[in-house]
Amino acid sequence: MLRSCAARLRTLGAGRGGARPPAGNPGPAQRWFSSEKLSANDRSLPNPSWNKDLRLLFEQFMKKCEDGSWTHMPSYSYKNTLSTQDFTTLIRDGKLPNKHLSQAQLFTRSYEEGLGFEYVMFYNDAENRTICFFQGGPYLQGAPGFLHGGAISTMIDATLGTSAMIAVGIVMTANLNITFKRPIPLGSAVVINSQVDKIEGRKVFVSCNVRSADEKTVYTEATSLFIKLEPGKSLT
Ligand SMILES: CCCCCCCC(=O)SCCNC(=O)CCNC(=O)[C@H](O)C(C)(C)COP(=O)(O)OP(=O)(O)OC[C@H]1O[C@@H](n2cnc3c(N)ncnc32)[C@H](O)[C@@H]1OP(=O)(O)O
Repeated sequence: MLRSCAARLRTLGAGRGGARPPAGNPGPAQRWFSSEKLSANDRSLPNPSWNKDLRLLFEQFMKKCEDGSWTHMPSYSYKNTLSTQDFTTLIRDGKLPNKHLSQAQLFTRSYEEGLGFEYVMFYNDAENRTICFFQGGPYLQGAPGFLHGGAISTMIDATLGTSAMIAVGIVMTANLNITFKRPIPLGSAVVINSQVDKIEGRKVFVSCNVRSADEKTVYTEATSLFIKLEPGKSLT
């Protein structure tokens, strides 16, 4: 039932123009929503490893999607989540400098179900906000019983990057500042609430906080700068 609901929401997302990218630039969000052939592999839908909090948050936000204020973002494990083709058009000689590309996977989707990053994102077009519900599995341990800081940073980067990409198109992280205030227990569901604060030319300033599912504990805070890639400019 949830799967069919997600499919319906994808259709709605495509119909209303998704994230409203700049004119003439279809933007990654629209491509995600129109990737019907990939939807059977959507990793952002509940699986047996999700705990009660993660399921509840997912269901709450799927309901919020019904009036169009929030949109569910599908997510896939393989390389084309951020279209390789789109990315190469932004690189001077049109070639990615990596012979391992055929084996590449999105880092956050490269673990088996329940062991690593379990998450789902939703975005709110009117408020320039992206929210991520995240449950870190046992392979993401840092201090015993708690999430590794690198794993937390990864999900923050992914959420902030998604916010920035929805706002302006393909970006890369230039700067990421993180304050770890409380450790996050392994296996608990947390809420990463991000927003675009300011856009200045190619610079997108975004920020977020990470809270417990009941919102009572603030675990982490972050600010970041993303740069919209300039076509034809070499990155290497
Ligand atoms: C959906 C999935 C989301 C996934 C999110 C994950 C994203 C990632 O992890 S990306 C990986 C980590 N990031 C990287 O590897 C990027 C490495 N850095 C780079 O390639 C380049 O520095 C890059 C692309 C960020 C910017 O390069 P370039 O396009 O040449 O920009 P450049 O002309 O130098 O700078 C543009 C503006 O930004 C400013 N700027 C650039 N970097 C910084 C910085 N670190 N701090 C402050 N300002 C900066 C410049 O000063 C300049 O400002 P102005 O226009 O006012 O003069």
